[in-house]
Amino acid sequence: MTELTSFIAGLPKAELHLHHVGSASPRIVAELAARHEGDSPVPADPAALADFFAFRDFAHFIEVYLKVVDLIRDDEDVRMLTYEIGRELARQQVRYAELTITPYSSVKRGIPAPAFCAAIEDARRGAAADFGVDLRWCFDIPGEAGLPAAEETLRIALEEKPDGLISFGLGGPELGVPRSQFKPYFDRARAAGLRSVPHAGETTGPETIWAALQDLGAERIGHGIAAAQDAQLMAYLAEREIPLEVCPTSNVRTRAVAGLDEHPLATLIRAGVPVSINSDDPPMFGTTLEEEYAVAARLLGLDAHGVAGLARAAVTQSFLEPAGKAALLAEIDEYAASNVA
Ligand SMILES: O=c1[nH]cnc2c1ncn2[C@@H]1O[C@H](CO)[C@@H](O)[C@H]1O
Repeated sequence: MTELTSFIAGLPKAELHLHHVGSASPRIVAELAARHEGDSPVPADPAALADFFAFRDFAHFIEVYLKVVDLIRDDEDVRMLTYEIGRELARQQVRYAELTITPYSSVKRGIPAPAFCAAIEDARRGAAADFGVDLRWCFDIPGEAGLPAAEETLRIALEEKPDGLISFGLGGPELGVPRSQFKPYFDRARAAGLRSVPHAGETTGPETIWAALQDLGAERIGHGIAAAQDAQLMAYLAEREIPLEVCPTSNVRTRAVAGLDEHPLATLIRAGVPVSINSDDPPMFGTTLEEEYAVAARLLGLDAHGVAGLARAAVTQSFLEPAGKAALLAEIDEYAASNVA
């Protein structure tokens, strides 16, 4: 392990773009597949999962993702998955994470919304007590399921209102799924005090990001890497300090970019766009948040101070309360002061 990777390993972090089902580790997926032996194409052998998590393109990634969603059959599966995500985050010194959860996909598969929300809240309390990880929820609309999914996601958000719920998002494919159709749902979610964090500019161009800003009141953008194609958009994001939740390896594994050396992260940083570094669906992309920090350090030529700056940026851009932000920023600074030669 190099000096920088060991510095990253111990660095207190925050993660802002992490998907619930996408974070199911090979062990958890194998355990869920074994629970539902025989009626799932998902391999119950963790070693076979690496091949299963190889994607021809983004559409194929979503297809595989939904096969793993099918493994989540009851509230006990939800509770176990969510609690284990807390364990994995603590292993990486993540103190605070905003987890993107898609209640529609599980409720549609027969898990009642109240039981779903009780399970994630049990896990949130357990992760805080057992692992010292503060989990919050973003409820997102699976875009491919369109307006019925938007309606149901908003209804669950407003009627169940789990304690950890802080934001409202939009995931899934962007191609053929215009952001503008979801404006009424984002208007109502924002009116109820939820923060707006839709995906945009992951697999389509800057126009999708403009739409997320203008139609959905986006306060942060999921991915948003297409902003690098539009200097005016980057200037707009920089001036208004609207952050992008960048997930470098995800973009390579879903074929959104050809390779890490073609990733626009450095262009975005040079233009002054606020950026956080995230892992998105780490087991599916064969990565971890620690690894994403190492990738960003390589792409941006960062030393330990620069890497500590990545952690500070994620905390600053988070929806954590001011006192929590101040405490976590102080912890990061203390760690950097004690561990940077
Ligand atoms: O990188 C991603 N981009 C867009 N959607 C994603 C990504 N990772 C996971 N999801 C999830 O895919 C589902 C589609 O129905 C949604 O639940 C979304 O949260």
